[in-house]
Amino acid sequence: MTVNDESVVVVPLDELTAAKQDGRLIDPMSVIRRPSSVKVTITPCQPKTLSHLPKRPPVDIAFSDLMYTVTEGAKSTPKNILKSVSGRLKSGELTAIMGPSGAGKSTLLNILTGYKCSGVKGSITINGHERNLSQFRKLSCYIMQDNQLHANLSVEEAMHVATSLKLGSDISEDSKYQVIQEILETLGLQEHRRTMTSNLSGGQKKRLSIALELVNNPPIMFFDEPTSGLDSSSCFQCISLLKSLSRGGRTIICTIHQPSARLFEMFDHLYTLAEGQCVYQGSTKQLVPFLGTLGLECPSYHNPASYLIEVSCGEYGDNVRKLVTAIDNGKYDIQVGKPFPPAKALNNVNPKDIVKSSNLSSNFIEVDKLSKSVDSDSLLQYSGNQFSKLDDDSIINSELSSIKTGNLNNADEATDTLLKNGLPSSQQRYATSEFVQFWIVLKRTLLFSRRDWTLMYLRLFAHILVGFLIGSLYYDIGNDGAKVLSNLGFLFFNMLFLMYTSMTITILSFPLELPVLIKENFNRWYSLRSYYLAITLSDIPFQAIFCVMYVSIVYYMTSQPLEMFRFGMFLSACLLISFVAQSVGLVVGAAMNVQNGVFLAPVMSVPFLLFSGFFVSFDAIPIYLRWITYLSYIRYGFEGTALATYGYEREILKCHQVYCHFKKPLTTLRELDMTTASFTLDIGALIVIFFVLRVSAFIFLRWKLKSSR
Ligand SMILES: Nc1ncnc2c1ncn2[C@@H]1O[C@H](COP(=O)(O)OP(=O)(O)OP(=O)(O)O)[C@@H](O)[C@H]1O
Repeated sequence: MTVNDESVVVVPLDELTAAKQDGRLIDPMSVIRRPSSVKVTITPCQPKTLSHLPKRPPVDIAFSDLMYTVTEGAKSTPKNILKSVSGRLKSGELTAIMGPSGAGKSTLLNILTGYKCSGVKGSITINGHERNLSQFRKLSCYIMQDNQLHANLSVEEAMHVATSLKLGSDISEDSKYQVIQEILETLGLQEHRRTMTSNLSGGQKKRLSIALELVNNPPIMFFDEPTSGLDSSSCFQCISLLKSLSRGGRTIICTIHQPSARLFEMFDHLYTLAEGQCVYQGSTKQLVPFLGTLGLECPSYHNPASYLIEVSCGEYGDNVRKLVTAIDNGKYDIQVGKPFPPAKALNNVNPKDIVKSSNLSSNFIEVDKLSKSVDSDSLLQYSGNQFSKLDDDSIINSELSSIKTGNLNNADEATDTLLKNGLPSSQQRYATSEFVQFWIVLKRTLLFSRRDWTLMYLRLFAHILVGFLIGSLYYDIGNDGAKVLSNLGFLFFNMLFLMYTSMTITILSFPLELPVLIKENFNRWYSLRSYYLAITLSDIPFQAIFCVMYVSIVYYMTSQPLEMFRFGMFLSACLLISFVAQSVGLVVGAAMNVQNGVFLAPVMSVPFLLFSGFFVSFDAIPIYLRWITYLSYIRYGFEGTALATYGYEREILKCHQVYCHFKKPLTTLRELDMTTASFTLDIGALIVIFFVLRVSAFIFLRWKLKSSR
C-alpha cells in the first residue's frame, strides 16, 4: 500500500518488526521529523504462512446428554459430575469452557478429548457421525495444563522429535525442516530455538506445547487452562494464538477459569457449566442480552464473564436452575431461538452442503473480517503498544492465507472422505512404524541421559568413588586364606551396592517421565511398546559401563584371582544383578509414585537380602521359607560371584596364620552350602528374572496409563 499523503507518517511494518527484534523502541516523533520529501511506503510484513502443514478437514463436534458418574466411599455411592449436558462446538471457532471451580470443566474436556471414557454415558458425534475414538484421536490433540515438556531438549530438538514422530517417513526431511521453521516463526519461537525448554518462560513453554502438536495440523485442539500461570500480556498472546489457530479452520476448545473482559471478547463461543450442568451456550456477544431476558442485568462496566460466574455461584440468588432450563442444558440454540437439530440428523443432509455452508463459507467470512482488521491494526503501529499487535496479526494473516491456499482447495476431497467414511481411516494407528518410533525415542533418551547430570555424572562419580573406597577397605584380601569371611562380606557388599544404585536411580527418574509419556502417547506420537523398548534399552549401556568400571577397580584392588574366565564370570554376575535391580526399579516406578517407591523398594528387598545365602546358608533355612531363596536374585548374584571366586578348582589360598580354616576354597563353598551350585543355573535364573520383571514393568505401565484416565 503506498501512501501519497506526505503529511501522514508511515513506517514500514518490517522496520517495526526489526525494531522489536533488536529491542529498539521507535519514537513516533522521530518518525514525524523525517523530511517530508521522503515518501515512505507501508510494506506489510510478509505473512508467516503455515503452508507446509498437511491439509485437514474441518470438524464439528456435537455432544448430547453426556453424563459422567463416579463412585465414592466404602459404599460406592454414585456421584454425578456431569448431568446430561449437551452442546455444539464448531470448526473455525475458539470455544471457551467456563464455570466456577468444581463445575466440571476439566471433566467435560477430558471426556471430549477421549481421555476419560469409563463412567461416561451419552453421545458424541463428529460432523454428524458417531465418534470413533481411535480415529478421533488421530485428528485431535490435547494440550494439558502443565505443558509436560522434556527439560533436556532445546526447542528445535523438541520440534525435530515431534516432526519425526508425527509426520510419516513419506515426508522428506527438507519438508519437515520447513514445517519446523514455519511453526517456530509463526509462534514467535524462532529466536529461542536453541534455548533449552527448561529455560523457557511460562508463555513460551505454552507456545512450544502448541507448536509440538501443530506439526501434523490436527483439526481439533483441546487446551486445559492454557492461560494458567501466565501474566495478562502472555494470556493475551496465548488466546490470540488460539484464535488465529481457529481461524485456520480448526476447532479450538479450551477451559478457562475467569477470563478478563479483554480475553473474554476474543472467544467466539462460550460454553458455561455450573454444578455439572450447562448454564450458557452461545456467542460471547449474546451472553449479556441472554442474561437480560432472564432478568439478570449485567451491570455496566462489569466483566460479563465475571458476572456469569457470580450468577453461577449463586451470588444473585438461585439462578442456576433458571439458566439450565432456559438453555435446556445445552440443547437450545439461542442464536436461532430454537433447539439444535439432533446431531445425527446431519447424516440425512447432503454432506457437502453442510460443510460448505457451516464451516468453509464461514471461514470465508472470517477471512474478510480479519483481513480488514489486520489492515486497520497496521495503522495502530504508531500509537505505542504496537508490537504485540503486529505479532498477533501476522499469525492471523498466516492462518488466513493457509485457509485460502490450502483448506479450501482440498475442501471437496476432505469433505467427501470425512462424511462418506466417517473420519478418514487408515490402517496405521501412528504416523510412523514402531521401529521408527523406537529408534527416535531411543535417540532422544540417549540424548537426555548424556545431558542429565544426576543420571550420568553423579552415577559415574559414585561408582568410581565407592569402587576405590571398597578397594581400599578390602585391599588385597582376595588371596588371603585368613580373610575369607571378609572377602565374602566384600562379595555381598558388591551385590548390595549394585542393587541399590541401579534400583533407586530408576525409581527416582522413571516416574518423572510418566506425565510426558501420558501426553505423548495419548496424542499418538508413539506406541507404549516402542517407548518401553527404547527406554529399556537406552540405560543398559550406561549401567553396563558403570558396572564394568566399578568391578574392574574393586576386583583388582582386592586381589581376586587374576584369571580372565573368573573375572568374566564375576563381571557377568554383577552386570546381571544391576540389570535385574534396574528392572525392579522400573516395576516400582511404573506401579507407584516416587515417595512410595523410594520407601517400599528397599523394604521389599530385605527378604531377598536375608535369603541370599550370605547371612544364613541354604540348609539352615526352614523348609517352609526356602522358596524365598529361589526368588532372591541377590542369592543368584552372590552365589555366582562366590563360585567365580572360590569354585572351579581354585588353588589353595595363601595364609600366614597357624590354622587357616578357609585355606581350601572348597571349604568356603561347603560352608556356604554351594558345592553343588551351578554358575550356569545362576546366570539362567537371573536372565529369567530380568525378563519377567521387564514384562511386569510393561504391564504395570500399561495399567498406569489406563488408570490415569
Ligand atoms: N474421580 C473423582 N472422584 C470424585 N469426585 C470427582 C472425581 N473427578 C472429579 N470429581 C469431582 O467433580 C467435580 C468437577 O471436577 P472438575 O475437575 O471437572 O472441575 P473443574 O470445573 O475443572 O474445577 P477447577 O476449575 O477447580 O479445576 C469436582 O467437584 C470434583 O471434586
